[in-house]
Amino acid sequence: MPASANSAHDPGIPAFLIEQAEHALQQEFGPLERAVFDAAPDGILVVDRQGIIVGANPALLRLTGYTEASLLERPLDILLPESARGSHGRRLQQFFAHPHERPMGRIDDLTLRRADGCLVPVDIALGLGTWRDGPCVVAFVRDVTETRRLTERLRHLAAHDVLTGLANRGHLMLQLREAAAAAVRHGHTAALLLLDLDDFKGINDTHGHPVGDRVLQQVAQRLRETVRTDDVVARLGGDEFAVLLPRVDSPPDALRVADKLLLALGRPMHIDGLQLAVGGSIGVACCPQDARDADALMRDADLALYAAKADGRQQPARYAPALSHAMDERARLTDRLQHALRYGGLALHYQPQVDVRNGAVVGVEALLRWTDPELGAIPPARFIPVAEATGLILPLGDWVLHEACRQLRAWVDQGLHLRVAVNLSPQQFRQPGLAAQVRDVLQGHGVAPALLELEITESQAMTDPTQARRTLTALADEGVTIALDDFGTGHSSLAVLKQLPVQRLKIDRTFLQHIPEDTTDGVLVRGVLALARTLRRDVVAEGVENPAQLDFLRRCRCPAYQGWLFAPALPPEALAARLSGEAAGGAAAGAMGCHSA
Ligand SMILES: Nc1nc2c(ncn2[C@@H]2O[C@H](COP(=O)(O)O[C@H]3[C@@H](O)[C@H](n4cnc5c(=O)[nH]c(N)nc54)O[C@@H]3COP(=O)(O)O)[C@@H](O)[C@H]2O)c(=O)[nH]1
Repeated sequence: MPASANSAHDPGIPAFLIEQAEHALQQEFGPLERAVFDAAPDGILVVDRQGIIVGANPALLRLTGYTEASLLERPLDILLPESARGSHGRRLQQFFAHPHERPMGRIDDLTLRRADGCLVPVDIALGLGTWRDGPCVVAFVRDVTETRRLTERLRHLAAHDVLTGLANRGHLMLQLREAAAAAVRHGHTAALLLLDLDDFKGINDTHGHPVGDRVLQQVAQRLRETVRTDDVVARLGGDEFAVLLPRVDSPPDALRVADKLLLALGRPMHIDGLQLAVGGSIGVACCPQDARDADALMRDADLALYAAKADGRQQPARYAPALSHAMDERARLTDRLQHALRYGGLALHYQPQVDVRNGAVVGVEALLRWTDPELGAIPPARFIPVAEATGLILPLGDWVLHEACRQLRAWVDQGLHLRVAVNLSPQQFRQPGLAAQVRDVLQGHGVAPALLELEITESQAMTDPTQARRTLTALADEGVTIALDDFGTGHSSLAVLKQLPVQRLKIDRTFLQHIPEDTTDGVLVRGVLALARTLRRDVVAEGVENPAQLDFLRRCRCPAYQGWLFAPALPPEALAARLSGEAAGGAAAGAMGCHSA
């Protein structure tokens, strides 16, 4: 009998059995075979055609935890999980009916039951042998616990995002395909929700990537906690997440889930002593109502997400066919805008800012204009949001800064010393090293910093006041002035406002729109003016279109205004002509505030 020579004798085993085994061993094995059998790293198990164990090497005894004596002459069943016993008996009979060899790796879910009842994952190769003139099966048994663990780990890694532990894009797509097919087949609704964090880049830029990573982990946790266990939550990359609801009652239900997710996301996050407000936008597409397969659902949810972001009201948006046209437009504008940045088509126009008392031009606001050879003139309200969404706003903003400084220099050379205000987009404002960049551009064009004003919106300043204060202070240190645009729309905190190095508040044009009829707006404008006087800030009222509005501003002692009443944004030559005309007109047109050298 091929039993192990090294096994300790079990005191409970009758001596005659042990003697029998040792006798058989001497008969069957020469010394070389014995050494190989004992030293084999895999377990070796010999089973006769009745399913009785007739041999086991030391490696198998170690693997199973049995002693040799407690294993030999016992049915193979004791090494099998209970659920496998019946079928295994039949397989054994088939094996003996059609004996064959089987290498390792053919069956991947085999388990062995140890003496202590635990199941060990194993791989088994089969060979044929002869035992007492009959056939026997020789099983080579390998413990694959580590290999299986590693395989499982690799399988998990291939399907999940390392940072958040959520499903990854590949895994989501598999689930989405299944969910879409099931929804179409059974006539229920599946929904895909795509979520994008608002201004996550700002969090990374301001607080660093470790904080950004923690934000993503908390977002993942909140999403997971908000939906059911059957729903799939995935991170698609960066700050993009997806939630698949394989079964909802109707599309409005999917929108309700999206509302809940936005609510969960909106709760302040506390990370490393920081309190962060993290908002997001969600686009929703439903199967089969909006699309009938996974790829189309992805595309539609993405379009809806873009619409939600553009809307900016922290409300989920559902796909609608019209959004496809919007997407086409975005792609077209992006392409043409890149073309304009490379080959031309961009220009700055300048809208005068005027002293209310004497009509003198005290400065101008640079406003970007774009005329495309194929699309014609495109208003900023159409292309700036696209540039913001695609990141093109950074090269565009750079172009504007250079062009404004080039024009400033040209005017100075002509003896015209005009303050030029340039709009900074939120992404530009968050760029590290902005102050140094502005200094370089000013120096490059030989322009005095005092001639340049930078405008940021009130809400830009109030979103992250600490960062805003740091950046604005650095800019002010360079000698440029700062204006708060759209003032009155961004929920300013007085405490914050007091600390910002801002020279000018620009009253948003919506407050001027219904003046003088709307008394509430009138009160608000007076309020801003009183506040500005207290804080010693200058003011420009925007969007002045008629003499009644100007008259109101005069009565409120508003220092300056800007609007179509005086002039729209003009090309530089038209502005220069207008200014020299005004200067020549002298007292009738009001003294010019710009200084001619
Ligand atoms: N980041 C950058 N943003 C820019 C730049 N250039 C423009 N913009 C932003 O685009 C938005 C729309 O700009 P635009 O169409 O140029 O409109 C400006 C004025 O033309 C308009 N305006 C001026 N006077 C009146 C008026 O009497 N009535 C009225 N209804 N509109 C008027 O107001 C816009 C100026 O807005 P603001 O910047 O808030 O002062 C706009 O948000 C621009 O900021 C750029 O270079 N970079």
